[in-house]
Amino acid sequence: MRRIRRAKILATLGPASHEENMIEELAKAGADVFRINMSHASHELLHQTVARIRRVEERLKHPIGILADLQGPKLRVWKFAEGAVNLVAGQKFTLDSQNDDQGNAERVYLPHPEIIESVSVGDRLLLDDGKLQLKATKVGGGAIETEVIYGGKLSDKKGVSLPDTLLPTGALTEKDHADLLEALKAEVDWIALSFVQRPEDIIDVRKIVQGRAGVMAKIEKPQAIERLEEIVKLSDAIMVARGDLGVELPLETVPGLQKRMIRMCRRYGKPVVVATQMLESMITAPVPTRAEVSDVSIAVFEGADAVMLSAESASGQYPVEAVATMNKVAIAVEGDANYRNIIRAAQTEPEATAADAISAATRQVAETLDLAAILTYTASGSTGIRAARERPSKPIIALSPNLRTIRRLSVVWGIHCVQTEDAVNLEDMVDRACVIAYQEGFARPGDRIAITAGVPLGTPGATNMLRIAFVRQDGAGSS
Ligand SMILES: Nc1ncnc2c1ncn2[C@@H]1O[C@H](COP(=O)(O)OP(=O)(O)O)[C@@H](O)[C@H]1O
Ligand SMILES: C=C(OP(=O)(O)O)C(=O)O
Ligand SMILES: [K+]
Ligand SMILES: [Mg+2]
Repeated sequence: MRRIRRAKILATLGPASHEENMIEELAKAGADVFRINMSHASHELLHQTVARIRRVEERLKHPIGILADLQGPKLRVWKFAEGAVNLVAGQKFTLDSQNDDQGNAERVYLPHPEIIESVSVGDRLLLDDGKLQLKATKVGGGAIETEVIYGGKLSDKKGVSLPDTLLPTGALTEKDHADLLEALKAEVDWIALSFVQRPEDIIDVRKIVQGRAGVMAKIEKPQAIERLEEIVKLSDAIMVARGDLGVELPLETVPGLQKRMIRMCRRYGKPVVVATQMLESMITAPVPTRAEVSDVSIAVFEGADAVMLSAESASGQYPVEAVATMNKVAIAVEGDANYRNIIRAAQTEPEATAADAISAATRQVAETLDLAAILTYTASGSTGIRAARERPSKPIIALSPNLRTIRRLSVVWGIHCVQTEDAVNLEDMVDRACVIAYQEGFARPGDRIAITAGVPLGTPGATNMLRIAFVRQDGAGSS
C-alpha cells in the first residue's frame, strides 16, 4: 500500500471504531496511526485493540503505528445512570467525591477527593473542553456545589478543568503508571503523556519506558509552554493538544502557540501532531465545515507531521468519512501551487552534525537531479526523521530491519517504511534499495535514486554516506 500524502493521519479508536472491520476501513481510508485513549480503554480492551490493529497491519501489508495516550492528572466526572444528562443555565449541580452512585441531572460522582479542598467559592469549572461552564457556590464535605453558567450535554467521564484553582498534582498518577506498564506489555509504538508540566516529567517516564516506545509529550498546560524548548529536546515527539490547551489558556492564543510548536519541533527534528476538534462537526455530519477544512489545511501548510481525529473517529457517526476528509484535504494542500514555497520558507539550518548535513544535501541532490526517491537506511529511526525534517519534494523511503522503528516512523511526515535486512556490503545496499524503490512503485527502470546510510550499517544515528544509483531493467541497482 502506497500513499501519496505526506502529512500523516492519527485516528482515535473508540466505541464507533474499535471493531476490526472498522479499523481496517479507517486504515484503508488513510489512518496511519491509531490512538488508544487510556482515559476510556480498559486493559482488556487495550490488548484486544492492539491485536486487532496488528491483524489489519498484516492483511494490508503496511506498518501501522499505535499510540497509547495516558490520562495524566486530568480530572473527569464519573458516569451517569443514563450515560449523559442535560444541564441548563441557572440550575444547581453538585460534584461529589464521597458518593459513587451513578449521576443524574442534580449530581455526579467526582472521583478526586484530594482536590475538593483546593477549590474556592467563585472558581470556574470547565467541562468537556470548556463546552459547559459551572461556578462553585459552596465547597465542603467532600463536594462542590455549583451553579450552571453555560449548560449543555454532559456525558460519562468528561474532563473537568479548573483554570482558577491551583491543583496539587504530580505527572504520572497511579493509574497512569499501571496503564503505562500495560501499554508497554502490549508493545505499543508510542506513549503520549498528558498534562506535561516540567522536563522532569519526560525524564521520569523515559526511565520506565527505556526505549521500548517513543515518548510523545502532550502540550496542554501553560507550565509546559514556559519550558517548551527543554521539553521538545527531551521528547521523541510533541502533540499540540488543543483541547485542554484552549481551556488552560485563552483560546485565541492557541493558533500562535501551534505555529510556535510546529516550528520548534521542525528545528529539533521532532515529529509534531496537531490535535483536537479538527473536524468536530463530523461527529454528527458526513461533511465538515469550511472552517474545519481550513484548520486542517493550516496544519498541513505549517508542515505538521500529523493531524489527529478524536471524537470524530472514536465516538462519532462518520469515522471513515472523517479520515477520508483529512486525507483529501492534506493531498489538496500538498498539491497546491504555494505549498512548497511555504514549507521551504519555514526551513531552518541543519545542525552541525554529519548526519544533518548529509540529510540536507540529500534533499538538494534529489531535487536538483530530479531523482525518483530518497532511500534511507535507519536503525533507530533518527536518520529517517532527519530526512523528513528537510521536507523534500521527493518521496522518502525508510529501510530498517527493526519492526519497532518502522512502526514508530508511521507518525513522521512523508516517510514510507519498508522492513528489510541490513545489507552485507555497499553493493548489496545499493541493489536492495533499488529493488525496494522499484517494487514499492516509487521508481522505474532508468530512474535514479538517492541512498543515505551510516556505514558500517547498524550503528544508530551515524549517517555518513550519500550515494546516487540507477535502477536497472531488472529493478536492481548500479551506482
Ligand atoms: N475506549 C473507549 N471507550 C469508550 N469511549 C471512548 C473510548 N475512546 C474514546 N471514547 C469516546 O470518544 C470520545 C472522544 O474521544 P477522545 O477525544 O479520545 O476523548 P476525550 O475527549 O474524552 O479525552 C470520548 O469522550 C469518549 O466518549
Ligand atoms: C488531545 C488532547 O487530550 P485528550 O483528548 O486526552 O483530552 C487534548 O486535550 O487536545
Ligand atoms: K488521554
Ligand atoms: Mg487533553
